[in-house]
Amino acid sequence: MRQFVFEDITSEEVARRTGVYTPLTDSVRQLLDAAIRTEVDPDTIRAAGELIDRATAMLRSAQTDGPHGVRYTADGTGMPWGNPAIGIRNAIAPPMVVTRDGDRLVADVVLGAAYEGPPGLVHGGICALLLDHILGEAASAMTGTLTLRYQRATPLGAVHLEAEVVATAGRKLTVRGSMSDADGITVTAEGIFIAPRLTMTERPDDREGP
Ligand SMILES: CCCCCCCC(=O)SCCNC(=O)CCNC(=O)[C@H](O)C(C)(C)COP(=O)(O)OP(=O)(O)OC[C@H]1O[C@@H](n2cnc3c(N)ncnc32)[C@H](O)[C@@H]1OP(=O)(O)O
Repeated sequence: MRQFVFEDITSEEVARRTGVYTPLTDSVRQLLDAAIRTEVDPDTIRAAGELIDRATAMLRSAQTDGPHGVRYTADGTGMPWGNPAIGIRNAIAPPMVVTRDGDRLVADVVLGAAYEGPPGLVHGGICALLLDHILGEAASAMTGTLTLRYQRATPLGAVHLEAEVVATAGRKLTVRGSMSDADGITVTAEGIFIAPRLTMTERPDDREGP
């Protein structure tokens, strides 16, 4: 199995790469939204598709064999850049920026047209994705069991997420969290997360194939 991967680069190099990839991902995110909402004529859609295919071919002219992987630098900086919740190279990610507030992790995210399930409302699987991620990050562990209660529908727009470890028993952590909008909680979550026996540090040369 592919493991967490150590990458021997400086924080300056991490910042440089972040500066290169973030605008590209923002552009792709705009493209996703435009593709959903455009009402231009079919010829314009075909022409846009050809331009996008050319851009895709440019990017594919040099690429990794498999997924990005979860990379870490010597000072512990994480680069989970392909992650669908927080990845700076993944346009599917809103992206969610997770910060610490005391014992809790918190995040504020704006969910637009790409996350719609029922009309005007956030898809339940997207709520699960974001809650799974923030609870998992609070635990720094793998999701074992995740239980969600959709208390009321979440309108598209600004949402707030929280997660906090409430109990630890060996490698087993119980984490609670929620998603809310301006009117209060829409989804509550409780999960059992299991810390892996082995956490990281393959050298790039030791990497298994995808
Ligand atoms: C920074 C990180 C951010 C990432 C956030 C994103 C989180 C994710 O999406 S992770 C991906 C989704 N999750 C998965 O794919 C997990 C798949 N399952 C697995 O890999 C394993 O079954 C795993 C790791 C959960 C447990 O395996 P393993 O370490 O062998 O557990 P095991 O030794 O059998 O059991 C340890 C304890 O956990 C309990 N346990 C095991 N599996 C589960 C489970 N699924 N649910 C609840 N409890 C469990 C056992 O009962 C045992 O408890 P106790 O010590 O009280 O007897």
